[in-house]
Amino acid sequence: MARIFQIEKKCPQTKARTGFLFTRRGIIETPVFMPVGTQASVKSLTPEDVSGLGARIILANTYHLFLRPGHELIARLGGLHCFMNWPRSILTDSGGFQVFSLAKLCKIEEDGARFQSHLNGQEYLLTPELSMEIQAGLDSDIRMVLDTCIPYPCPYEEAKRLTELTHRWEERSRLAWQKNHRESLLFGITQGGMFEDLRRYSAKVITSLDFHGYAIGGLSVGEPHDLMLKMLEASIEELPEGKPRYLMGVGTPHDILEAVSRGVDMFDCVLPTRNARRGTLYTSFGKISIKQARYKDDDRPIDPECQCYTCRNYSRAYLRHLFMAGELLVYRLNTIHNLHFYLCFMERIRNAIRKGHFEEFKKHYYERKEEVEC
Ligand SMILES: CNc1nc2cc3c(=O)[nH]c(N)nc3c(CCc3ccccc3)c2[nH]1
Ligand SMILES: [Zn+2]
Repeated sequence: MARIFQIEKKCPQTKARTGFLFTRRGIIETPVFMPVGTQASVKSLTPEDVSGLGARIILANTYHLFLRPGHELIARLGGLHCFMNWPRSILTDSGGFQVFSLAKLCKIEEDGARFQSHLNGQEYLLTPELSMEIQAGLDSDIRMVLDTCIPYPCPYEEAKRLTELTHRWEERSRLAWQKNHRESLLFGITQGGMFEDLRRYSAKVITSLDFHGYAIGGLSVGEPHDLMLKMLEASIEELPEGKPRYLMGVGTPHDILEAVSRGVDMFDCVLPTRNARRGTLYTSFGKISIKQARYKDDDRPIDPECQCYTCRNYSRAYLRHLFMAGELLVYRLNTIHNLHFYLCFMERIRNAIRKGHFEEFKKHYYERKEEVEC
């Protein structure tokens, strides 16, 4: 498939690299963090907020939008970009993971994933062909093949069976995409559970199917941090160097740093937005929980080093008041801050790679007191 990724600079000591990803709707600098907009909205933010924070690509969910309001309705209204007024890039997941983690009575069959909607119990069969049809209706710029997400833990034989089923689904996804979705990009997803040999095998098979980019799936599913990194390394070794790698569902700033140094280019995680709504805020010296009594009369911003709209205009005391009073404004103010933190963090990573001092940047990050309450 056509080259849609350009590496600008590689780090001499690690596998970190910075570059550009080209989609139909714009250029994306990598390594990139992609805010999650599951139901066609990055919760509590307008598209102007999201774009103003520097995001150039967001994620949406095939599973959720298929069930509500339906991909045909969105297609009739001009596709997801028009529907949600977001003119930049959108990546849609195929629904495999959400069916597995959200739906009731999910049954994995040869033809697809049979499940009952978590909304009204109605039964559906999500096949590779249907997943690609939904993503076409949404008109997303980067589409994911339908895969099975292997649970953790999972016995070797079952992991092998699900990995091979995933390979068959990905081949069918690619064929369906070839029929009428050529204006978008298609990413494959490697599986293999927590077994190094299956990880290498899956990465080799998915590479041979030839995609625009490759996601490493089946991680960030509750496994220990070092196991995630070991499976990541085994997968990446078998993936083509010149194509983008997307580590699905990762992660904390720490995880992102470790994954970037192993050659990952794309990340998604609900942490910054979900933690914002829970009052957990990221700062340059660790996380703080704004609902704690110690912030009751604290007139400092969340993070004195932060230049975001929230830190320039509001105190911790005010944000704590809003949170305790259940005022909805705190969702937007906290989310602006946390997304700004993540997107700035990625910009600092890209700059450090460009300037050739990514290793020092990583060391400095760990030396700084982590998780201190301030
Ligand atoms: C939190 N951890 C996490 N691990 C994942 C593994 C997989 C995986 O093996 N296969 C697929 N298809 N998706 C995964 C996802 C969902 C990522 C996502 C969410 C929202 C929108 C778009 C994309 C994962 N998320
Ligand atoms: Zn801030």
